[in-house]
Amino acid sequence: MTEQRIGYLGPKGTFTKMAVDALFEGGEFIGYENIPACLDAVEAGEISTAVVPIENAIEGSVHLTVDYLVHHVNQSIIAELTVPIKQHLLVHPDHEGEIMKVYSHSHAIAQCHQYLHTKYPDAEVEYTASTGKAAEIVASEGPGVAAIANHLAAEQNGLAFMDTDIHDYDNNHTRFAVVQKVPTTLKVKDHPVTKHKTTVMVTLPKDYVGALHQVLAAFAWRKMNLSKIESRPLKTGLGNYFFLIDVDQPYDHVLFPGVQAELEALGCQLKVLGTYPSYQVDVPAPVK
Ligand SMILES: O=C(O)C(=O)C[C@]1(C(=O)O)C=C[C@@H](O)C=C1
Repeated sequence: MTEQRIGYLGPKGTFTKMAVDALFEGGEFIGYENIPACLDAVEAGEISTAVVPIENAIEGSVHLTVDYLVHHVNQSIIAELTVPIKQHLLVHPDHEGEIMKVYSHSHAIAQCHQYLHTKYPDAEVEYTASTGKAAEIVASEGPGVAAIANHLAAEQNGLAFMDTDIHDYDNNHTRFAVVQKVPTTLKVKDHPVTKHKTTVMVTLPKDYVGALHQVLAAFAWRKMNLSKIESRPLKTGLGNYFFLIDVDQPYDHVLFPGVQAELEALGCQLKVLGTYPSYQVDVPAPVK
């Protein structure tokens, strides 16, 4: 078998890379500068598989990932993994004095919003495409600026810890989606599967009173448990949405086609975005 080629939100030292290292058993790993570039690479066949963040426990969905999967590419979610997230404030080893600017990914900034507000109210905040990129910028800019990133980024960019565990809420986790265009077998480490899920996208007919209620009823009377429902704009005008629904069971050939037929009779559309195992993985602790 040829070596698996896996793309991820890079560059080095991102949380996504930590997730990749924790999940896969060997392979070639390629870091992309942003989420669209990573998913485009799968679409173009440069890589078989991509790993991208999809939801954080504090900040919610990563809209860029969700929207890109729905509007721009034709790929399926084939696995997900949840990893613990610990954010640290990293500086150049020569840093002393004030921090003028903090760089990080928008989700990481949001996870530390209260911390920044109380400890560094005057620091400018600049968003980067990933936390790993923020660490790289701090390493090249030198003293006076900081990055919010993980311990891997600190090690790999030679940065010092100004403060550790700065996320505002303890139970911080992010879910990462593993996606493919063409189904390819992957070699993953021996993690227990916590559950199987199926993600579907549902579009409602315009001005149909109680449509969402009927959609939910189609799952409910079949005793299909939903673990998430979220609406996102269809991007066709104000008031037009689609619903992303996570069902806590694998796709089957009785219940799901039944739901689909029932929803289509109402004028809704249902598309399966993936049926997949869900893993919960730990990442290595920082070297002190
Ligand atoms: O920037 C990174 O390190 C990422 O992997 C992205 C990302 C995200 O998009 O949520 C992943 C985990 C953390 O929640 C913060 C940032």
